[in-house]
Amino acid sequence: MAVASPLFNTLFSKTNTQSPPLRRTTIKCTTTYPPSPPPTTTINTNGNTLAKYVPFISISSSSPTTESYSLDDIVYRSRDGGLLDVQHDMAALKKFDGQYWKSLFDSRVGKTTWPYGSGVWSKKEWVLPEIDDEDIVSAFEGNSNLFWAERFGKVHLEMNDLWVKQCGISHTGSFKDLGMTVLVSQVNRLRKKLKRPLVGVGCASTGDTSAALSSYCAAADIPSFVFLPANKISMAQLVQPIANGAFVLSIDTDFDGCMKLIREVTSELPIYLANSLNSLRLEGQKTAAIEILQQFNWEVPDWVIVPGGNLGNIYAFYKGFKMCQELGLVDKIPRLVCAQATNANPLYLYYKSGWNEFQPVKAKTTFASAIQIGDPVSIDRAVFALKNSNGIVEEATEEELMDAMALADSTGMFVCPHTGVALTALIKLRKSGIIGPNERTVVVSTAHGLKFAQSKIDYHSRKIQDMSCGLANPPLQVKANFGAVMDVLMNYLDSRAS
Ligand SMILES: Cc1ncc(COP(=O)(O)O)c(C=O)c1O
Ligand SMILES: N[C@@H](CCOP(=O)(O)O)C(=O)O
Repeated sequence: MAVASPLFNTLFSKTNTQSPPLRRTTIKCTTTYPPSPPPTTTINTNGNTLAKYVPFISISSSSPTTESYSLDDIVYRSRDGGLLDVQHDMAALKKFDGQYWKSLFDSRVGKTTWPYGSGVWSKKEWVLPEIDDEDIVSAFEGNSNLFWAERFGKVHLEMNDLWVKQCGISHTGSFKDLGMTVLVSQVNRLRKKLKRPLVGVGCASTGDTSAALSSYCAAADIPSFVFLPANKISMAQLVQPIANGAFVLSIDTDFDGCMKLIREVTSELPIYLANSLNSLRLEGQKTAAIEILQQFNWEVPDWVIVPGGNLGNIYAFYKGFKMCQELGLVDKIPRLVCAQATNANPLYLYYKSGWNEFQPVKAKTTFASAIQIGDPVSIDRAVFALKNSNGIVEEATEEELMDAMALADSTGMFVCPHTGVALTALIKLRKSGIIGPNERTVVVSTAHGLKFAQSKIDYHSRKIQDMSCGLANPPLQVKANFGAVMDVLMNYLDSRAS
């Protein structure tokens, strides 16, 4: 979406003259752990940090690396250029049994106690254990509804136990809030407490990351910088960072091009990178998985289906489930399904090749515009998550995802096209019998349908080229008189009765 007003032209022409050098500092904390409530138990951490960055591969590798970084370091890549991950001190966490953690997390749901009323910060000890509560920037995100999709499941799929995790019913309308509260809180700590010369936080975005970033930054009075692919995001998404006062660049490229640019810019300027390449984000996002278990009273669903684009979220779900298993809250993890749009399906193609060779693709236009990504930064994380959860990758054509969205809406939901992608995967796996009628299945809904109203308008007005829009339900134009209204009503009722 091009932004052409004089105000924005002025903003675009600004250059940032402040670029103090980046410094790396490592701090070590001793923490009283966990904080109240409930009554605290103290873990002696022997002066070690409870969480640190390690190269991603070392999580899976049998030979652990010595490379690690403090979470107060500004680092996004390992020495050899690979991904990082946040590694928690599992030995320290294991000093408490699964029952302890379940009770602790359950005791915090729905309370106003700062910051534990947040679905993310209610799991603070597993997320960012050493941040001071006063540094946290939170909108009490998380605790999203796990919707029983009774009618959709029973009528359309002969399923009894179908659920939709509504991560899009959130502060800025997507699951990105879960990760952004963590990332912006850490930046707040770095700037205000540790006096790091960070001039702000930046991201490339297909819409939702930028909305979350700009909102949390605005709440904490931190400048935010947003790189958006011009004309490729919805109007509702574009207006979010604009309204929240971000410095918004509409760039004549696609998301992958914006991602490349923000990586270059954040390595030159003291702007902190907010995309999920930064593993801090995934620490917040993984709490959605823990929340699902909690909402099922710590019973494990059989399947969880997640729409994938830059592919951080599928790994975040894996990590959340896996931590619960390792720390004794549950005894297994669900099978994960990652769902991609056919027009942006590099993971699907890789999966279909038997994980033989990964090739980025040039992502084509899709109604699921937030996952129009051809070169996902978290490809290695996604593959790891899928291989270790006996996972599956599915894809959805434009017609399939739009029909699935319309079908879900017709049963009372109001989902986004990305959820339509995940629902298509469900429909395919159910039809092929891979997902059984009684298997408990959770579809992750990633954004609010209202952000994508235009796609629904196009569908219901049958305005989409080469798409039959079979479930379109356009409004009827009627004259303003009783007879005309009665006629159309009677026709409608007759057609329903026959
Ligand atoms: C609405 C929505 N759904 C799904 C995704 C995919 O998440 P991920 O990039 O972590 O795979 C994104 C962002 O990419 C998104 O904004
Ligand atoms: N859908 C995303 C794309 C960027 O993903 P990220 O998780 O790496 O920030 C968006 O909303 O921008």
